[in-house]
Amino acid sequence: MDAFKITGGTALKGEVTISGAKNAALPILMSALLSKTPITFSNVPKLNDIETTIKLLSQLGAKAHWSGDNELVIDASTLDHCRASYELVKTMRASILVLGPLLARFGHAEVSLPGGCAIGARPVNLHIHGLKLMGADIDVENGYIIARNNGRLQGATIFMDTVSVTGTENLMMAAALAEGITTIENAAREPEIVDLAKCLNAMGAKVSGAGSDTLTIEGVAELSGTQYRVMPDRIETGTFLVAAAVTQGKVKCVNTDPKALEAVISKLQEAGAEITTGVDWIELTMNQRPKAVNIRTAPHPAFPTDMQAQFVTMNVIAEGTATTTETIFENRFMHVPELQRMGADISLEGNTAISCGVASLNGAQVMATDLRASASLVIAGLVATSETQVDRIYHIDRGYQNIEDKLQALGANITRIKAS
Ligand SMILES: CC(=O)N[C@H]1[C@@H](OP(=O)(O)OP(=O)(O)OC[C@H]2O[C@@H](n3ccc(=O)[nH]c3=O)[C@H](O)[C@@H]2O)O[C@H](CO)[C@@H](O)[C@@H]1O
Ligand SMILES: C=C(OP(=O)(O)O)C(=O)O
Repeated sequence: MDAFKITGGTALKGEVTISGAKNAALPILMSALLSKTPITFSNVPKLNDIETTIKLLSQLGAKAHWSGDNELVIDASTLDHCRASYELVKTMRASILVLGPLLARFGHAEVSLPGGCAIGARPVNLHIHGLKLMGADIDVENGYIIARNNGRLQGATIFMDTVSVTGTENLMMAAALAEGITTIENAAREPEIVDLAKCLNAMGAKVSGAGSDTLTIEGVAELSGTQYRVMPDRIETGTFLVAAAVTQGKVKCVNTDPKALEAVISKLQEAGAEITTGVDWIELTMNQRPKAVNIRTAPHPAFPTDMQAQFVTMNVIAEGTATTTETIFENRFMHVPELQRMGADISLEGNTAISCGVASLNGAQVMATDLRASASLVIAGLVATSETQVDRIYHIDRGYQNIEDKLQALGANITRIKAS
């Protein structure tokens, strides 16, 4: 397994181009299953999760090919399978996003249950509940969700007990081809939901209310090909901004969207960063040791759980004490023991991490356990006084395009050690 070697101590400086958003691209690429004609997607990030998505769509009979650097064409006219296998679903939970589109288009879908993952149990009961309200007959057999319906799904009023991002996305896609009107109450409001709604509408769907907690989807009989550009990755952006803040550097993120990062920008300002923004860029300058900031994760527009680990790293080297409370996932603090090994003064009490900032971290060999935990350890390595080795970086390759190249261009001393 590949690892990163990082020698800390350099302030990051320069400009970094942000890639398309993983968490927008995944549902958007799955939405191609709803169309009988090809769709061209641009600003698609080159990530392991995108390669897994391409394999999954191919397993279902669709054709996908890169037509440019970050441009992907998907033709689902040839779809002839409706089973998403355990082998693929276990490597990427977002594979569950084929359930709604397959059911809507074929009246039949078999999708492996994703099971738990490192950050929490992550059940999919809300996806299943919503589809049942739309008339689907759903059972779980031998680890697979087996879903069937006769004719078109029927529009329904669905109240989501918990705000779920991919749950909302699955139901939106199913409702796009259903008969009648579907209302999703307590829907997720993340920018990626808005991006999916825009893509579906470009294909001929009638989705309104995206960005609010009530979505209305008027089903249409058919969706067709279009061209769609995926939104910039707000979490990649936030990760580079924290890396710049922690190393007391000056970094401009371009091809991004400041409006999608309000909670993150506000916390960075509270930590002492100077931030300027334009329509599609954010520049951060940090001229002091960061001040510790209290964080509480919650669904958008509150502070995103996908930025929690990176902010924990900032807090452990910041001036002062802080609490970081995780309210979305029950096990998303696996970076904490690794940061302790680097000299962090941090403890856990239930779903809260309490940190007392230390002046510097020591380099160490640490293990990445999930995507954002990996990012937090890389950031810790950038500020540590000696060499850090981050093992198991396959997690980071799921969600960050060329992270070491982008960091090197900003002056970081980071190299990939290839597994022999
Ligand atoms: C591919 C993608 O977009 N992934 C993101 C998505 O994950 P994902 O969509 O899987 O996360 P959810 O929003 O569904 O999860 C939120 C909470 O709801 C719970 N839940 C969810 C569904 C369900 O049927 N039952 C249930 O109880 C989950 O266990 C969790 O505690 O949103 C998360 C929360 O912003 C982000 O961290 C992930 O990066
Ligand atoms: C948790 C994440 O992704 P996924 O839902 O794909 O596991 C993430 O992007 O931080």
